Amino acid sequence: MEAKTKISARSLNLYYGENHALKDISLDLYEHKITAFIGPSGCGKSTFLKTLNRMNDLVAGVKIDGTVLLDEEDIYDPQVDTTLLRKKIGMVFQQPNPFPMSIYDNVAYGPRIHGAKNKARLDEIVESSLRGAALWDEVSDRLRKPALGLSGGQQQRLCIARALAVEPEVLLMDEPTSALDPISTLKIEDLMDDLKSRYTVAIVTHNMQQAARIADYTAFFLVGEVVEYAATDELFTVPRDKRTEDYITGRFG
Ligand SMILES: Nc1ncnc2c1ncn2[C@@H]1O[C@H](COP(=O)(O)OP(=O)(O)OP(=O)(O)O)[C@@H](O)[C@H]1O
Repeated sequence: MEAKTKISARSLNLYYGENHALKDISLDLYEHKITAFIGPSGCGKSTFLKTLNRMNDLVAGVKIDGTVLLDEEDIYDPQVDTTLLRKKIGMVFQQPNPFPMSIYDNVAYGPRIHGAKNKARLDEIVESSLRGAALWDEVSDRLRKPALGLSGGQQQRLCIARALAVEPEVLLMDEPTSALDPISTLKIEDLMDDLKSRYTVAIVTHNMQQAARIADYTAFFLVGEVVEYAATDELFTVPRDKRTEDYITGRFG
């Protein structure tokens, strides 16, 4: 059965001043699937990821045209509340960035901003989010300790828990393991496989093996364009475009 489209970008162009960083991108993300964006440095992967929850709105001098639909609603409609949009479409960054507060308060932060006050309810959200991020067993006895005392890999899973706590529908991950050691990386890759049963996931990665291991679909970006977008197996075994083939066989980038 064809997977359901969750996010649909259509003829998306983005300019940083004179720099035409995304060129006419049309690409769908499917519900409960992991989609990876690969390509050489500077080709627009992160920029594209950030257009999906309007993080680029925060950059001065950006111009965007085209559409991005979330469940068929245009996220660039001026009526859209970007705080609510980013609650639905959460993001995890390259460097783990826990807030300088306790583990508990990191996870409770988003729900509190969105109005959750009840202690028992917050306890529940914190536990289920930490479980969802495969971190609960490691931190359940030290929830009141500073988050910055955790290892890098634990901090990144905490950031995932923090993103899950506001009950998103989509998770955007910008090179979430590039600052981590191989064991922490594997833990996050295993975790992503669990996450996709509940969320739609998009991940930017420099690491082609990682894309091949975890992603259902992969898009290959080159200087602001999507050269090829296909099921991951297909893209890595029978690339249709010579440029994709050159990239995945290590001939450039
Ligand atoms: N905030 C910004 N202001 C101006 N130009 C930017 C900004 N962010 C990115 N760019 C430019 O947009 C282009 C795409 O950058 P982007 O970071 O999206 O690429 P990338 O594929 O994610 O690269 P990397 O793999 O190195 O992170 C580059 O030319 C970059 O210099």
